[in-house]
Amino acid sequence: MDSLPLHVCHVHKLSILLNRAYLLVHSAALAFLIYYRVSFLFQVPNTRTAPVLPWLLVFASELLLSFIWLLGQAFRWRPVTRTVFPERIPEDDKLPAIDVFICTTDPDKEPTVVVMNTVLSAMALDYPPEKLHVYLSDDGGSPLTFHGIREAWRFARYWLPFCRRYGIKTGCPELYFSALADDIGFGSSEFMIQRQKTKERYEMMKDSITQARERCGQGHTRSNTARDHPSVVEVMQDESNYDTVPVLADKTKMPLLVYVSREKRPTHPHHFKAGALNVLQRVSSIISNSPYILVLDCDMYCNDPTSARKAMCFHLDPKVSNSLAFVQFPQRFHNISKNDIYDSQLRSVFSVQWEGLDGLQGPVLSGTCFYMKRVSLYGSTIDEDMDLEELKRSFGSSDEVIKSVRQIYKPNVINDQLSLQKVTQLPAASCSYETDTKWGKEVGFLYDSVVEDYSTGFRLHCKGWTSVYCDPSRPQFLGNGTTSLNDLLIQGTRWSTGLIDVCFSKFCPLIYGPPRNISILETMCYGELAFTPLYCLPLWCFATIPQLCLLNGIPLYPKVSNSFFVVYVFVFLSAISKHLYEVLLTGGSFRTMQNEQRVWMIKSVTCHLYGSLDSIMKKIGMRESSFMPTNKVDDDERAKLYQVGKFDFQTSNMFLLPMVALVILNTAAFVGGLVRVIFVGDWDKMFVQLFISLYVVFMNLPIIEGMIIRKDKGRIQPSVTQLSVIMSILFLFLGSIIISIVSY
Ligand SMILES: O=c1ccn([C@@H]2O[C@H](COP(=O)(O)OP(=O)(O)O[C@H]3O[C@H](CO)[C@@H](O)[C@H](O)[C@H]3O)[C@@H](O)[C@H]2O)c(=O)[nH]1
Ligand SMILES: [Mn+2]
Repeated sequence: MDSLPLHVCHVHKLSILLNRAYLLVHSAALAFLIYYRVSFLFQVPNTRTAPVLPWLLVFASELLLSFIWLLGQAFRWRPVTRTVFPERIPEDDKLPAIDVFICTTDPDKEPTVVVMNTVLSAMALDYPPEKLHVYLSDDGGSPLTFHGIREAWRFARYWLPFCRRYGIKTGCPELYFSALADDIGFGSSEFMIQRQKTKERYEMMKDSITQARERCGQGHTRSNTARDHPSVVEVMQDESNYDTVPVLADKTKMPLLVYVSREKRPTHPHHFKAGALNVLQRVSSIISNSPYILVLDCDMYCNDPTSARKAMCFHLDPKVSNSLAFVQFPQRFHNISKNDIYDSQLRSVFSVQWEGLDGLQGPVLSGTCFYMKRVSLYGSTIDEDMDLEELKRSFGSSDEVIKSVRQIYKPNVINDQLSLQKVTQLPAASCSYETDTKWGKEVGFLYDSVVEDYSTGFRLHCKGWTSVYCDPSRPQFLGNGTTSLNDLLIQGTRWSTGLIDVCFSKFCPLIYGPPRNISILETMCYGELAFTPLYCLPLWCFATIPQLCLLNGIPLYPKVSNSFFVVYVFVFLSAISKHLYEVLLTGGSFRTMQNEQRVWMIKSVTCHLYGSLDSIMKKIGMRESSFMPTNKVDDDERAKLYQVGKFDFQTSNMFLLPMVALVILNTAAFVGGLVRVIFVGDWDKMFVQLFISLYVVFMNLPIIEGMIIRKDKGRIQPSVTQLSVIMSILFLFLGSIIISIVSY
């Protein structure tokens, strides 16, 4: 048994071969394309067919696109997948302890019932209960969440024995009791009775949470205390007058459950989720100090109780564990429709890119669903005889924290009343604890960006740590995907801001990475992700400049009869077919590809642009950083639109105007251009530009439908269309004047 491996890695030889062949051929085509553009600049000025300015803009865009494309090829260099054998890990008494961190912040956007389901599912993990400690961080400091966790604790007394006894896989009660669960269980009458009783208990818990919410009144739950409240740390315990005997009279131990609400004051920056995670790290180091940490977003429940054992297949394998910082599972979502018009499942990230990274130095830290080695967050190696003052400069003044770091502190769970009281007044959860320490700079989760996961993972990889991607066929975790355009774009804007924050800082992957312990290919992948928001530049350019020139009769691309025309056709077809190939290989369809391209276009002209602007404004001090949590409340009407594959255009004008205006502009360019070409007869010169306009329109037909055909609530309001028409006319008018000035 000992000699059997805990996991095996499958290298995808065929994909590697195809990917590298594609890389070679496509690069050659791009080289021809660049040659064509450059040689234009060396032509004698008065023999040129077009003015230099638009030509340069298009060329610069092509260069940027090619550059990002090239970086992205690193994801395709060596894709691998892994199989794990959790049944081969050591006996329970030899397993290391795990602390689970769950973060929530806003009970209005993150319904308490959802959060408690995540808590319960984590408690139901198939792991020795005395080695499992669940911490819930409540950044809102909300009495509702506090009430909720008490109710969850009470219900767990019934839920956990039920799950254990009947081997229930779906640890999330809401899903289990809904018709959707795939492990309803066997049908013995005893089981059915227990199931019914547990279900009633669950309904009681839900009712109690709903009632508490009603008492608070909608919308007042987050009150002003969200930004201003003292710290509360409470370890859940049985009430002495425990009402009834648990249904199953099961005396098995329960995992520890701790509520943590760190102190927040308007005078102190709290650094959002990264700040919350760092407080959890300190608090848990005093209470349980487990060597491994599972981080979960509040809506990301455990969908398979064995994920911890699967992660241990890597963490306990002496061949990989030394340098292994974390085991990342994909984020999967339970509310994805078959059509998935918003690409909410992030297919490319979790099915292509992370597998590619796994064959290099390991996937990017993805915010949630990962098992992390606690010491990897210490920033440097700590040895027992390190100077106390030096440790305090890094980790702050708490003796308990220092002890835990030195691992002198026994990872012994505190369970007597007196010590618990002491724990509730932890300085480690105060808002001023981190002042003049290295928390957030070198220790813990990093504060330099709102994509704390990306930047923390990057710095770990730079130090030579590795990570592993584990993607079993049954999703181990399931969360709430963004299923409305508004949520998608708000989230996308935050991610873009965060990535540009990193991109234009001293930690820019392409500059910071190479001299350190990170491989070149891994650096390229980080670079590709950081540069993603820059897609806004080429996409804005391709959606306006060729169109403007088309209407003014200026050709920017080779004639159909020119041999370089073939190069353009090739680049286009090669890119599309590679994309289609990847989509089909990962279970998608032709429609998936269309959806992804559309979302890419929409995101590029909206959130990538706004995110970049936001980041720049923060740099020059015009804005403060912010973290708008993603909405996790199910809105039936919106969900229905998504389910039937119809866009929900109920979002701010800031997002709508660019999309709509660009589609109108392209329609106008195509129609106007066609009329012009028919009269002038130079279609071979204008063919590519006509095609681009048509392609943009074709890819964005749902927007046209939203403007003209649809009459429901989710359509594009006529006022938005009118404003967009005015903007397009204005652009064409001013653009044409500028073109005529620069032309001659
Ligand atoms: O001040 C804050 C803000 C957020 N959160 C929590 O952070 C988590 C992630 O927030 P969410 O609104 O769900 O953001 P998403 O965009 O859906 O999250 C993705 O992107 C984030 C980075 O922007 C990562 O942290 C997440 O893990 C990743 O799932 C949630 O549990 C929040 O409760 C806090 O605890 N404190
Ligand atoms: Mn989320």
